[in-house]
Amino acid sequence: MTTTSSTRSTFPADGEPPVPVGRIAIVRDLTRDALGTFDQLWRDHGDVVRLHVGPRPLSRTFTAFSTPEAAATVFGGTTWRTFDKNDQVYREIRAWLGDGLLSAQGDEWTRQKRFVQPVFTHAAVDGYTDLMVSEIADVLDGLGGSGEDDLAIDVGESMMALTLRVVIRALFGKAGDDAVPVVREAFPEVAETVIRRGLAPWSPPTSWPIPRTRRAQAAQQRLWDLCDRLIAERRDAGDHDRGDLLGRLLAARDGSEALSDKEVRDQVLVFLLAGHETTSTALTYALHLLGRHTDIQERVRAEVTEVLGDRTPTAADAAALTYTTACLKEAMRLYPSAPIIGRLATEDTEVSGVHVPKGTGVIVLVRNIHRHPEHWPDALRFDPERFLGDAEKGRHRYAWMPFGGGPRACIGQYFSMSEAVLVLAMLLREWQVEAVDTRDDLPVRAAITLAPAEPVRAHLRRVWGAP
Ligand code: HEM
Repeated sequence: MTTTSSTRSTFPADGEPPVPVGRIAIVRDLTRDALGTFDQLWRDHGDVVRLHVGPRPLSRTFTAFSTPEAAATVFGGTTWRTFDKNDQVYREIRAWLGDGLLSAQGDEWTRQKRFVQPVFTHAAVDGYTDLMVSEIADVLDGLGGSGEDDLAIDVGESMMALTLRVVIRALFGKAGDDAVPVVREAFPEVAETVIRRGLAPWSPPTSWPIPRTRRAQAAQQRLWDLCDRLIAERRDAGDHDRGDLLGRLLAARDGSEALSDKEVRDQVLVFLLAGHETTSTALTYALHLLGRHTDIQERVRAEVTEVLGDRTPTAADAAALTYTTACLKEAMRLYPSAPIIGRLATEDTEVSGVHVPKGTGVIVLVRNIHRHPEHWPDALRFDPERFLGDAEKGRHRYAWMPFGGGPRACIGQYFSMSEAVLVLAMLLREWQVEAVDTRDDLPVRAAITLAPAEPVRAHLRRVWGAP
């Protein structure tokens, strides 16, 4: 696996992007290692490349861009509607997880957004902070529960378990406690199916009796049954609003209209999909990088001690932890949870002077943008100062875009940043993290989100609190 930081901004003068040969080899390369393949293509061809993927007549055409300027055209301004979410990955998300806010389009997206937006305002999210903090504290208590002062952990696994518990607690309150094992077991099966079918040049119809498809359908049914039961229980109890996300979704109104139970289920599934692996990835790499750079970790701990002392954190504390936040942002730059974002062009159009034909795919390579030498000097260095003081002045708006951009940017951005900053603060207050792997740049793979290609291991040594 390779990592580039020496590529220069290169766009073809004639507007015709380079097209690497090999329609079949590229299927194999993308399936095996999509990020490594795009990295190599960037190195070989520069900031734009056109791919014909798969044998004719099944072949699909994509144009992949690695610049913030291209991202601004695809996601922002007045042009974003030209690029819709009808690419194959989004079609599979729709088929397996329903048509919630993440995959909805056109007027249906506008309608859903009116219901969902109030659930994610800063004030609403601050209202879930107590739920988050009590769940984080429970998990941390569990870590040191056997009285040990020195632990060896798989950071990726620990963060995945923690963020799943936090999102389930924020979604369902205490009623979600028995949902954790169901989601933990069923969700990966569905998510893996979405990405496998989303990237394949051809997938068998889901009606065919293929064991893998049947297993994924059974997992999907378990997730639906779980959500339907929790929604019905809450409706029957009559007290919708218990301060969690589910209560707010059930109470949400657009004029006199409410979301149907199926629509609530679709949103809940999307929050589970979009809201746990992503935050887990951000935390995993933040902890690894802080475990490699102990001087920076000490600065975080000093800030946490000053802001929190030994108090239980509140929503206001998350906002006050500015150095901790800068470390998280820098980790998300190097390891963006959504490293590749796709769209489909709805008409013949142009991106950065390159012609994009109607009906072809557009790919924005967020990971390359985040490592682009024109925007990030010494791009591979972990340096939280990039997000402090005036350092961000003059930087392109889309040079850092882990949450996407424009009208379809992540609605859970404030939720996940608050959660992740609180996790870092609470964990580092108690534990010194030492990374086991001495490489700064760890091998990754692209599932629905970026994921470690190998376990990310660390030692935790207690620095505070009773064993
Ligand atoms: C570190 C954590 C997170 C990252 C990096 C992240 C990243 C993203 C990105 C890149 C998009 C845009 C996708 C596109 O343009 O195709 C997005 C959209 C979305 N995210 Fe997140 N996300 C995170 C956490 C969350 C959380 C916690 C939730 C909810 C609980 C959430 C819910 C959503 C939803 C509903 C959308 C669709 C918004 C729309 O289209 O209007 N995300 N996210």
